[in-house]
Amino acid sequence: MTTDNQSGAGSRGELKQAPGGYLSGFGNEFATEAVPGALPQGQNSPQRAPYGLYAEQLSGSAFTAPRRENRRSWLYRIRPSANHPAFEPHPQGLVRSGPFDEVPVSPNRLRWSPQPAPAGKVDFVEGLVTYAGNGDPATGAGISIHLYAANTSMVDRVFQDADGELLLVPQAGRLRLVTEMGVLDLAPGDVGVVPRGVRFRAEVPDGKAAGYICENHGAFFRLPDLGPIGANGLANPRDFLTPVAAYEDVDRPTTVIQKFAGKLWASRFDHSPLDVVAWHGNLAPYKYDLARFNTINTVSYDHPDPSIFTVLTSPSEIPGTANCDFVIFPPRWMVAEHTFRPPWFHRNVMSEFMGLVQGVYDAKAGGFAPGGASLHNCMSGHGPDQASYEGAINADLKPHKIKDTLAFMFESRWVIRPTRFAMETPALQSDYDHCWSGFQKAKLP
Ligand SMILES: O=C(O)Cc1cc(O)ccc1O
Ligand SMILES: [Fe+2]
Repeated sequence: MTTDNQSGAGSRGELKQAPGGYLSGFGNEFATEAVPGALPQGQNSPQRAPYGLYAEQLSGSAFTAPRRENRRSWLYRIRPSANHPAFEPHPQGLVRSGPFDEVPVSPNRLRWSPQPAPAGKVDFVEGLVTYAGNGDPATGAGISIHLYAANTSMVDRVFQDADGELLLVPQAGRLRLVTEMGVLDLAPGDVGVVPRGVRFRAEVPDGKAAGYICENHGAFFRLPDLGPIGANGLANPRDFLTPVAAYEDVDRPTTVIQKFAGKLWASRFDHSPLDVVAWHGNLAPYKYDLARFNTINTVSYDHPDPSIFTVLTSPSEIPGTANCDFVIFPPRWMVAEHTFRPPWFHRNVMSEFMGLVQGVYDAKAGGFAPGGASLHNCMSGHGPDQASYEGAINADLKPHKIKDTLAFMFESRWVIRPTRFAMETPALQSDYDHCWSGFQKAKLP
C-alpha cells in the first residue's frame, strides 16, 4: 500500500512526497502535507498561510449542496493556480463530447476489436479517443466514454478536465498519474478516479499503457447502497486509496491542456502547476484494486441481475436509475443449481457499454477481446452468443470457478451514442449480429 516513489516519482525526479503512502477510505476528510507545518491548523485561510503558500478552495459541488453531497478540498500551493496566461484552442484530436450528434444513433448492437497500438510517440492526451457518450457537460448529466493508449509519458504537459470526473480503467500497462493532490499508481485490475478539475500528468512507466475512461458529467461516483446485503460487501470503503500530498517546485514552462465544454484548450504556464504542498478535504483522487471486490452471487439458483456487481454509482434524479453505474464481472464461483448460469437474453431500458480488461467474458465465447468494447443500447436484444448458450445448456453444473477474467460495464439511463470515429474505425465488427444466429427453434409438443 505504499508507493515506491518517495523520491523520483516525477518524470525528472523532482517530486517531493509526504511520508506514508496512500490514505485509506472512501470520501473521507483527509489531511496531508509534504512539508511539515505546511497545512494550516484550525482554519482554512489564515491571513498568511504557512511558508507563504497560497490557499485555494477546490469545490466539486455547489457550496450549498447537502452535506452528504458536498465535496471540496483546500489546497496549499507554491503559486496561485490563477497565475497563468489565457487558454487558446488546442487541437481536438479524436476527443468528442455531448451532445453526441456527429452521426445518427442506431438501435444496432455494436462491438469493437482492440485498436492497434499507436504509431509514433503518443502521450496520454494525444492518445485519447472518444467512442461514445450521452448527455452534455453543459447540462451536468451523462457520460463520455473514451479509450486511452499512450507509449510515452507526458513531459512538461499537464491535463485537466473541467467537464467531469474521470474514472480510469487500465487494461494494459501501468499508468502513473502525478496529480496536484498526489500520485496515483494504477495497473490493470485497478481503477482510478480523478475529480473534475484536478490537474495531472500521465506517465507511462512500461512504455505502453491502454485502457478505458468514463468521464462522468453527472453526480459524483459513490458507493452503492447495500440494502439487505448489510453493512459490508461489494467494494468496501477502506480499500479505496487516496494519495498523500506530493509536489514539484519546477520553474520550467509547462503546457496545461484542459477539456472545457467539450473542447480542448491549452495555456503555457511558466511553472508546473503540480505544486500543492499540502491539502485537506474530501475531494481527492482515489484508486481501488478490483481484486478487493467482495463479489456476491447466488448460492441457490438463477443468475442475479448484474447490479450485484456495482462498484460505483453516479445517481441521477430518478431513484435507482443511474446516470452511470460502474459494474464489474470479476473472477467468481458459479454454483447455481438447475440454472442457465451465464447472462440470460435480455432487453434493458438501461444502455450498456462494456469493456474487457482480461480473459474471457462468460456470455461471449468469441469476438470480445481484452481491449475491445461493446455497446448494447436501450431495448436492444442481447445476451449469450450461440457458442456460450450451447455450452451453458449442456454444462455439468458442478461448482465452477470463472478464473482470470475481468469484464466491466458502464451502464446508463440514457442512450449511449457512438462517435463518428467509433462508427468508422476498422475495429468495428461488421458481423457482430451473427453471434446470435444459428439458434435452434424451440420444439413445441
Ligand atoms: O449484457 C451483458 O453482458 C451485461 C449483463 C450481464 C449480466 O450478468 C446480466 C445482464 C447484463 O446486461
Ligand atoms: Fe446486457
